[in-house]
Amino acid sequence: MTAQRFQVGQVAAVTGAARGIGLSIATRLARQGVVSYLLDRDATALASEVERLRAEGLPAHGIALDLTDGAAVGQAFAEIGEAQGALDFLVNNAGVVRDKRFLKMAEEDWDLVVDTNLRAQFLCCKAALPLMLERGFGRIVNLSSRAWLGGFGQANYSAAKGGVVSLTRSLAIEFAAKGITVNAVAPGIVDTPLFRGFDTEVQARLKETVPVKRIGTPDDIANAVEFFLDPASSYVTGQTLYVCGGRSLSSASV
Ligand SMILES: NC(=O)C1=CN([C@@H]2O[C@H](COP(=O)(O)OP(=O)(O)OC[C@H]3O[C@@H](n4cnc5c(N)ncnc54)[C@H](O)[C@@H]3O)[C@@H](O)[C@H]2O)C=CC1
Ligand SMILES: CC(C)c1ccc(C(=O)O)c(O)c1O
Repeated sequence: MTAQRFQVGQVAAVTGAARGIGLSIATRLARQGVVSYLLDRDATALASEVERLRAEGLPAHGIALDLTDGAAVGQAFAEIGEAQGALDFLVNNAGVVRDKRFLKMAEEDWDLVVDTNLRAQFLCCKAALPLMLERGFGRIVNLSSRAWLGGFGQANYSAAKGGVVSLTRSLAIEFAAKGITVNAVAPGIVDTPLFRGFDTEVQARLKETVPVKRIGTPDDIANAVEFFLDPASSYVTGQTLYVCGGRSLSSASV
């Protein structure tokens, strides 16, 4: 049972919401009456999840797009603005990883990971902020990762996720006086298709390094995102909350 924190009819956009952490966040918001737009490039998974939510009577909509395409992102937020006249919440969640050590990393690996994890957040913030500024209210939560601290060996992913922390702090300052907060959540290891895409041997080694001796669930991360969207956190901006079972405290590597 989810506690009711939001006003029915508030509007949210959640990126990368066809599965994993994004789906958990969008489901929670929709269950509280928030009109939830799920944005994802996987049109098939997206359609089936949106249909499932709507079958529960929940206010969910899907927009299939590639979030690294600026024109497509602009069009998606224009569609939300036209249909709802407002946007209260943006959760920049979509992310990818290409499992490569630095000397094996091709330019394409760098570009894909940085474009998806960082540039897409820039594009979505840029398209969403005018809708928030119109009403002087907005909550943005960006998904970073504990991995930005290092010790994971994937320089493209870590650099992009560090960029997310920096983008979050910069936007928080720039829009602090306009009723808009911008915060980040940095998960550790979470049981989603992204994590399950690693070799089982790497998964096992990573799990060993979690101080609380379990890996995270999408719900653990959704709890933190919800905190930043909640009216109770209106005095919190520019912060990064680690949700990683203590893994940010250790220097353990893979
Ligand atoms: N699972 C984990 O252990 C961790 C995840 N994170 C971060 O949490 C966020 C969510 O991760 P997961 O749910 O695990 O990932 P996931 O791979 O299970 O889901 C990501 C979703 O994003 C979508 N997506 C990817 N690129 C896209 C693009 N260009 N355009 C539109 N949609 C796109 C995918 O289709 C997918 O539905 C990511 O930013 C990830 O980096 C951070 C730390 C740990
Ligand atoms: C599954 C993703 C790529 C991942 C894996 C491991 C860590 C970690 O070492 O904490 C992360 O933070 C991740 O985002």
